[in-house]
Amino acid sequence: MNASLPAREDPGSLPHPLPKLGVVLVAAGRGERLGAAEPKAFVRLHGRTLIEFGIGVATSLPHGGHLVVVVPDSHAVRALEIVEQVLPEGSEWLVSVVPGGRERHESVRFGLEALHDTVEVVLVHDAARPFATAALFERVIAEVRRTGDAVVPALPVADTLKRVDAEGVVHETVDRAPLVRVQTPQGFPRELLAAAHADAALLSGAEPGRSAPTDDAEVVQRAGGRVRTVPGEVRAHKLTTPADLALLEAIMEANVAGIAEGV
Ligand SMILES: Nc1ccn([C@@H]2O[C@H](COP(=O)(O)OP(=O)(O)OP(=O)(O)O)[C@@H](O)[C@H]2O)c(=O)n1
Ligand SMILES: C[C@](O)(CO)[C@H](O)COP(=O)(O)O
Repeated sequence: MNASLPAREDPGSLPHPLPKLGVVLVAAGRGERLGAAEPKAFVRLHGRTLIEFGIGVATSLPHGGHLVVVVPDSHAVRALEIVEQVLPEGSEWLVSVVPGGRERHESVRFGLEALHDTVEVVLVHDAARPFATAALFERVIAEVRRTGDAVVPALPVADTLKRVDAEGVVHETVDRAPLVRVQTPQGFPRELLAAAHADAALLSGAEPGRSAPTDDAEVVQRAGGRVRTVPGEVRAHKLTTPADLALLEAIMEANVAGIAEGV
């Protein structure tokens, strides 16, 4: 394990074989929509912080890899303590903690920059989705390796969709058949994602009618890359507002992965 800040390798502690899989766990958001006293990734569900769940699932993946946990500067020491607690003795995972940026895409870039040189496939995962399963991680990794494309977990849209104006007046019903809701972990060939994130123009919402990308798949798509989907999971729900807390606690209490897994 490497639990330094910023990530620095102690060659004596590098796992063997050297990591080919990288996971960037983005946990540096403030959680303004949740309105908690702590940054969102440090909020607890039944006594465990969100970040603990994310570190736990990533480092449960077989064959090891390099996990980079991106946190607010103010919580770096706390994050290192959590890594020490969660990582089993003898784990094949190299784990680093690095400080995040003001925007999500900046945090992702800092995480990518900290990845070990040998990483070939990278997953970017929101700490705010604590119950994504190892099976979902594996599904995404397998599809990236099979296709060489970017891969995102997706769920169908269950509700009727309407386009409304600023006053909330409905103008039309939108065909939902070609629409999906996407989640994390999102997977990429490392070079594809790193090159896209290095191009500042792709990250800007400055052009008229173009907002800043809200996920990494869109950054890659703007760079001309192909993005595929695999089935997502209902239980990989994101903690965004206080209402999501109740939903996630219910998922945790039910502990019925078989039922809660999506399509
Ligand atoms: N500057 C940021 C912003 C977001 N994130 C991470 O990106 C994930 C998804 O972001 P979101 O749910 O929007 O989190 P927040 O930015 O914390 O939420 P809010 O917009 O309500 O403040 C979260 O795990 C969050 O910690 C991050 O690492 N760095
Ligand atoms: C990355 C993401 O979780 C994929 O669904 C989502 O785009 C984050 O969006 P947010 O508006 O920053 O919460």
